[in-house]
Amino acid sequence: MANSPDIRRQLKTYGLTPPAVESHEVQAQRCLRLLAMKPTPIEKFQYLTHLRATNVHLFYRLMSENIKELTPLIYTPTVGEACVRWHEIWTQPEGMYLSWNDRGHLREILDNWPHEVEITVLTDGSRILGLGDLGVNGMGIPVGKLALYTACAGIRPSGTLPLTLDLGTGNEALRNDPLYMGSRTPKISAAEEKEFLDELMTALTDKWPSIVIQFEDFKSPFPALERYQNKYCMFNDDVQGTGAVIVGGFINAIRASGVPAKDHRAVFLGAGSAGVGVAKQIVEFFIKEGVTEEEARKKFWFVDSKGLVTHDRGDKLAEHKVYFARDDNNGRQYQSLSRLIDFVQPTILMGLSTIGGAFNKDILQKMAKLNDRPIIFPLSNPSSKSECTFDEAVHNTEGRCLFASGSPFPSLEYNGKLLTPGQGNNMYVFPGIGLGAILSKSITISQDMIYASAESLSTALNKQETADGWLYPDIRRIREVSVVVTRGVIRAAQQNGVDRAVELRQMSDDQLDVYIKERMYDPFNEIEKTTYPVTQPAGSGHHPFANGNGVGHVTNGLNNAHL
Ligand SMILES: NC(=O)C1=CN([C@@H]2O[C@H](COP(=O)(O)OP(=O)(O)OC[C@H]3O[C@@H](n4cnc5c(N)ncnc54)[C@H](OP(=O)(O)O)[C@@H]3O)[C@@H](O)[C@H]2O)C=CC1
Ligand SMILES: CC(=O)C(=O)O
Ligand SMILES: [Mg+2]
Repeated sequence: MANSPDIRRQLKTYGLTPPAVESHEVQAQRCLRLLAMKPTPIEKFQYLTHLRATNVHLFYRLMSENIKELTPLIYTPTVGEACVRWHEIWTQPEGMYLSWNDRGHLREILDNWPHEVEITVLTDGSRILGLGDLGVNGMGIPVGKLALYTACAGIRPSGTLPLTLDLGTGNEALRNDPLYMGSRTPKISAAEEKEFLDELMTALTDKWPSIVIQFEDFKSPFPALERYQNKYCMFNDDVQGTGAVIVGGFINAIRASGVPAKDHRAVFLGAGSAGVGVAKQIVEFFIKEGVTEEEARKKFWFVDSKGLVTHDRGDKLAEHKVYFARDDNNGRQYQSLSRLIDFVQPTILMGLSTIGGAFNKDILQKMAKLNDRPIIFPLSNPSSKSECTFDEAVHNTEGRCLFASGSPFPSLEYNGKLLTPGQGNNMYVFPGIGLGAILSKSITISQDMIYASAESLSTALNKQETADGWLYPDIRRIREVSVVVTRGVIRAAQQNGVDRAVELRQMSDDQLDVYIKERMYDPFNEIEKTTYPVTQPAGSGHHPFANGNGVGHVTNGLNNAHL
């Protein structure tokens, strides 16, 4: 509808659309009205999916202007429901699927992807948010995360590859559902997964030598992370991205709590990839604050599905839990989270357990009794799995809690004051980690690059946000924030000598910021960049063969929106 009559004549689409020529603003207005007409979040999700596939620039313009309102619809919490129901609601292909049966041919199959890829997010669907093993239904996560890469850090939609590995699923209900679209076999063994991932990593880097690879929502992420992190430009978002985003908010929370680092004690509900990833990076922060590693490690008490994680509780601990396992409980049996809080008297309570509502009234009130400013981070996703809501945390701590949750909660008024929750979600850092790795042409993603994303995030609040006691910047400023995070990541890559874009080393911070901004995809600028006539190969975000107008032209989301 934005095409002028001349362009329509050139494209031979004259007469095939209504006569009016419409500006972006008018089209965006129609999209928002259409969106408002959809009665449920999942229908809104479907509408936005369709818009992304058919008019990619318009989709990202809409995202830019309404990031706070639209993110919960394309990402957590709605993406959780979309993944659970993916086999029922699926309408069009997005991203790429690689199955266990495809082994031996992975490199060949990658050739079917019609774009040059800068970054991929890949999952095996085995731990989708806190919703368990959803097999190939997990595709919603790579698609959603990569949409945020574009919206938040300006990575070109055509440079992103959502990738779902179909390695079987332990979800019997899905395996028996006639609509399920993955292999109907149990999950392959760890050894088979290793074989498959080894082939995949070789294939991806052979096809796209500079590709950045983000692992997402694997039930057992540690072996792959250990194997690949010093060999490929890769990171695991749940372990490392989550660790970074929580440290970023935590640095501000510690300051606001008024309690020095050395006097904090943390109880973690959940000792999985995210819990341990977060705690390990908090240890790194404590060490930078002058606490010894041994003292820092001892500040954590982890609870998993079997109770307090200790060396002597009788089971063989998973390797990732050993570092934080306690050896000072003197045979005391774990009874409940509430009793543990009495014993530990924590200043910090973190939830990465997938157990919605686990931080009940009793627990929240205990935290309020123990602390002037209790740090309470219920981080499980989606909202239904959050260990408590913002409302519950505020009302049970007399409004004194320092709060961040994984999924968004609305602001609320308490004692005449408007209180706004922080969103401790890795979406604040992974876009900048990925863009930093791409622009610096990093060989690997070092731990210093991850930590730099956390530190940079903690400095990205503006004066008003700081004055209002926020822990994270306003999500509406996410592109500015991503520039700061990206710069920090690039600088750390340079310090570690893993960067190959040596020309960036000489730049001042201001120059580097300009460079980063200039390289960010801006959906509002696409008109100027277009050369006519537009009948180039499909270039829409994630759908390789999108044909947006159904009139037989090689038009697609990208082309429609150009004009
Ligand atoms: N805010 C954010 O940015 C992020 C949030 N997350 C969220 O964190 C959650 C956990 O993710 P992740 O660590 O990767 O998942 P894992 O499956 O690796 O870990 C879950 C942990 O919770 C424990 N657990 C399960 N049930 C209970 C229970 N009843 N009581 C106490 N602990 C329990 C498990 O115990 P056991 O080890 O015994 O099985 C395990 O240690 C998810 O909801 C995810 O969405 C994840 C990444 C980022
Ligand atoms: C946010 C995220 O990565 C998760 O919940 O798994
Ligand atoms: Mg995740």
